[in-house]
Amino acid sequence: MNKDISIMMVDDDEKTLLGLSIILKTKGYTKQQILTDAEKVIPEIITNKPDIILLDLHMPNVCGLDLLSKIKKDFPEKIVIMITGDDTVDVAIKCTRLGASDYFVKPIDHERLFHVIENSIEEKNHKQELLEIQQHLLDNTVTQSAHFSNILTENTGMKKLFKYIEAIAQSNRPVLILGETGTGKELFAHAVHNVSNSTGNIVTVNAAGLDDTAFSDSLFGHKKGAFTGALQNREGLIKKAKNGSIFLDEIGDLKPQSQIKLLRLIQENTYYPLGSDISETNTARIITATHQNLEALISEGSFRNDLYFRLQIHTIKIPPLRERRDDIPVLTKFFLKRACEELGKESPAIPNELYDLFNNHLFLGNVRELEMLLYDAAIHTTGDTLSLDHIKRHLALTSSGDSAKAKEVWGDFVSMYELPTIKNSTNNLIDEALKRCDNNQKKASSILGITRQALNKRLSRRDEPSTS
Ligand SMILES: Nc1ncnc2c1ncn2[C@@H]1O[C@H](COP(=O)(O)OP(=O)(O)OP(=O)(O)O)[C@@H](O)[C@H]1O
Repeated sequence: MNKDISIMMVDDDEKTLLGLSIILKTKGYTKQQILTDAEKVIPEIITNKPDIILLDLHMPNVCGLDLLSKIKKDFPEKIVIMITGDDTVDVAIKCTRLGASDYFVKPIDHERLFHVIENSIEEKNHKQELLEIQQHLLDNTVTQSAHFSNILTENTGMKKLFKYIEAIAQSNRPVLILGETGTGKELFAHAVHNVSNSTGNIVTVNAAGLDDTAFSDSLFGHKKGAFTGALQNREGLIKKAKNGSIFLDEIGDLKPQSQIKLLRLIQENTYYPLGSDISETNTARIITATHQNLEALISEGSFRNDLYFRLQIHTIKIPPLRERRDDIPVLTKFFLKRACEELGKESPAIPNELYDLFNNHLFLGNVRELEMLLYDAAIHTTGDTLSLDHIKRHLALTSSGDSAKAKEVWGDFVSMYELPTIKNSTNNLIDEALKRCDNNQKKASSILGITRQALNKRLSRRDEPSTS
């Protein structure tokens, strides 16, 4: 937590002020200003620019509520916490309505005060960051496109993600990358790291299969003798990622104890190597990724809600390949060319039929599946045109799995609150089929399992009112 903030304390009772000052100093808040004269508050805010003002409600000459209202009007960004001897709901409500962040009754509960100060600062920083991100997103152009050159895409949604990554580049908060397996989460993690222009390296830790000791040891390191077999000091990966990024992949598999340690690391920004009682400071940005649904894991009790809350502040959700089919041609050409170069072959011509096949496939393995399919096809191609035999076999083999997944992807009628009408369903199906075939009605009718004439008839009838 940042203790570099400045706090102004205003009370006509000097004793209360001194007591508060000492308590806040013990917590590390050393930038303080004490005022017993409420009339000086406004000029002192202008001169000293405090972040937080602890304001007594009852002072001579000045009404605390009026002063609160004036501060919030002239300096809306200031955090004002009210302090009073009155324990009445009415006053508390008035204070919060006028913009006070909280309201304390004397004697002050110090622990709650620290908590409120930390939360208010956190909230203020978060709002400021969101404002900067929004500002950045208003401008549509990606300014550091070189950092995204490994992520091939023609898709507008993906390009918006690049823009978002640029917008959060300077934030030191964690970044969570979500996406099905093979969507490119690792590529995105590297892009997040590169765009931030940090001086350190990106270091990857795969949380899958790591028990808590292995996780702590990898991340935090240990001191010689910390456990049997710890024959010498070992530097943790967080230290190796100094001033860079630590990429925690498969975060959904993190064990409960490790989740607590990660939460503490994020909250305090410090950690203890195993066997050491001297804390170290983390300077690496934390990037996490998972293909799992963390909210579902929270519901079943295997993932901590408070950790998720911290991790998800900047979330990048990569769409599956089936939701950005406009990326298939560019990726296909790229992977085929790369495979042929590796195999020392000339790149074969790509038959149009290939895209028809791909456009009807769910690609549950996403980009990785496409990459492997093309590598395999390149191996088995002997002529000038890409052989589709292996691809067709793969698609046929996986299509039974696809149909089970299709239900999950496109929704189960049982879970629908309101069923679509038959007419709407038919129209939607036709639109989707036409979209997948670039409006080629012959191909669309074949996907839909009807003749071209039948498709035509349905198209011409689509705007007629339903009769039954
Ligand atoms: N948009 C893209 N452009 C070029 N290559 C890509 C793209 N997306 C993914 N790839 C490639 O696809 C493969 C899988 O990507 P990556 O390993 O980043 O996926 P992932 O989401 O981390 O998968 P997993 O969850 O299984 O770890 C890699 O070889 C990667 O280079």
